[in-house]
Amino acid sequence: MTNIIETKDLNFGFSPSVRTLHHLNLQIESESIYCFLGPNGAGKTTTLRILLGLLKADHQRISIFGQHLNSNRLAILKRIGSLIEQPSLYHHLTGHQNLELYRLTFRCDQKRIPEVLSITGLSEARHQLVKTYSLGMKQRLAIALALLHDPELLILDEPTNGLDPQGIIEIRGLIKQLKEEFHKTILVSSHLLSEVEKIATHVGILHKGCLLFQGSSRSLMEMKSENTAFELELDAPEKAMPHLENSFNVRKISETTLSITGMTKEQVPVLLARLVKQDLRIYRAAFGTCSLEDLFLDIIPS
Ligand SMILES: Nc1ncnc2c1ncn2[C@@H]1O[C@H](COP(=O)(O)OP(=O)(O)OP(=O)(O)O)[C@@H](O)[C@H]1O
Repeated sequence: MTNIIETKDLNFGFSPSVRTLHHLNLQIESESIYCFLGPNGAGKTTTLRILLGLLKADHQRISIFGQHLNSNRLAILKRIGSLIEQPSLYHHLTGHQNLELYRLTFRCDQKRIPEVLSITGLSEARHQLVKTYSLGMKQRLAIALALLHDPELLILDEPTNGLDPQGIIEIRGLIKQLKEEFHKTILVSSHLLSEVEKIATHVGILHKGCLLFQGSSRSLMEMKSENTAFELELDAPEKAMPHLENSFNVRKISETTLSITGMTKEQVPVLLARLVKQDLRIYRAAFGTCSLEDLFLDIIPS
């Protein structure tokens, strides 16, 4: 697979004394859904803005479609569709009229309007005023605008932010469809680890401007399962502790719940059998969730 985006040792600061991005080496493969993951303030939007030439940086260090961003900016940008922060929509116009305005500005083919309306599921609502659209519909319209010129690469900054669960599901479905059916490469930022499981083929984890992890989402998920705590709810945790502490890393997290880390699936029946033998009543036994913060604790060099 070829890389559509590559940055080599990219640094950036809004002021000379404060560096926001440190030695970024991004590698984003063609036809991947690359989830750029990080908490608020990590530097995701800053990176995306640099890739789109919206912030001045050392563009010599950035290649997109195999070309340096500094010398081929316009040619590169013509092949990218983007949605950064709030979409700029005309709320007093219909969805169709918004698309027509952009189409005229960017001189796209007329046939693209019904195509992008259909892709984004807005064909029926096309003559509705945008001010009557739900947040999810507005977001889909913004993606439709980004798709008008049929770009190969889409850069989306937190497109599910603020949406209700239904809206989130629709945007995720749309992103997957754009890759699978239309072979787009999609770089999408998020602060939710769950987004990776749901849509990403690849992941880059940014923390305080440093890329802590980059690879396939499968390799991240393997790492995540190793870091997921096993939770045990039982009548008397303090009675269970002596039977567990020698073999496992155990911590009491509530009156009735113990959290055990570093445990494999195969060890579950052994552990449960040991506790049942002690006449302990087990109400719940399951692997919990691993948050982005939990993963950071493991990835961040101490
Ligand atoms: N225009 C600016 N001038 C100065 N500092 C900025 C500017 N924009 C962002 N920053 C700072 O750069 C850092 C990275 O911000 P950025 O918006 O890229 O993070 P992010 O990962 O996208 O987080 P969020 O999800 O909150 O937008 C933050 O400390 C932020 O305060």
